[in-house]
Amino acid sequence: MVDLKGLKFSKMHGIGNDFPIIDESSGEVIPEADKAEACRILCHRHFGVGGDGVLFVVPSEVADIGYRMFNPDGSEAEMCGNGIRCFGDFVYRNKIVEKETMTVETKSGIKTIEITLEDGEPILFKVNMGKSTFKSEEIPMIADSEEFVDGEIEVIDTSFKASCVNVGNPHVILFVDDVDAIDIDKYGPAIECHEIFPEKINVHFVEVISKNEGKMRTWERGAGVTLACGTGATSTALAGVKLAHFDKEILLHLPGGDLEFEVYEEEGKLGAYMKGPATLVFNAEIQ
Ligand SMILES: N[C@@H](CCC[C@H](N)C(=O)O)C(=O)O
Repeated sequence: MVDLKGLKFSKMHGIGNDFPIIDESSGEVIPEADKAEACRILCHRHFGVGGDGVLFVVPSEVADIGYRMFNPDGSEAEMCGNGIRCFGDFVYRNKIVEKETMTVETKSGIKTIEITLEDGEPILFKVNMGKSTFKSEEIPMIADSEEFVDGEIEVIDTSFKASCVNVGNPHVILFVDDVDAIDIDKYGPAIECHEIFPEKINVHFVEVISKNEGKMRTWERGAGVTLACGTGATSTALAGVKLAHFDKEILLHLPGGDLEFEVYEEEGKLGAYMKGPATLVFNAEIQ
């Protein structure tokens, strides 16, 4: 078993999506070969710290700072939306990046975080989540249409209307009439591991409240049910605009809190700004 004795980290959450965060900006703290196992141990809710993933601050040659994210099953994700706000708070407060607007290198390209301060304290984080793709081969998924938007997915004993979008990581959005009535433990894992998704997928059930408001619940790839998913909420905003369910300014209610979105179009592709908070829970050192 990996020895984590002496490991310093902070525990943070972004509207209930929670993460230990580890500073590797001035050198590796957990050897690469041990990272997956360390993340499984740290994220365990009974035998570890508990978390929906682990965030790492790493150096970057092309941006102010670099960002990595691992799921509780040890797999590395390309991007994490709630995590990047926590990351922004962590690097600003710890003076790793002393800028209110910073660029961050992720596995899905460079993102920009703008921090709003109140009395010198970071209170709100606006992230340009970048451009998305709806192309089936870029989700990736097995489909005979170029895009899978408002298509039909058959799972267990039912079929759902589904739209797939990649915002750096893959998401399927299922618009339903009553989001609270969905048995997420039954359908979430079955859709996550559906044979049409070779790299698995993050699953979101969404109810449209109005042109500017929606409510969603999530089953995350590599994590299961979470209280919020920032890239999933971004994908929901984008799929909702594409299907004309939403206008371009949207408030989404997630089990752990709310996120705001502004959708834009650039070079024929939809992108979005996400706005929300980040919270430090505690700083710790493993004894
Ligand atoms: N919680 C996240 C997404 C984390 C990664 C995801 N489980 C994946 O495997 O793609 C968020 O807030 O975006």
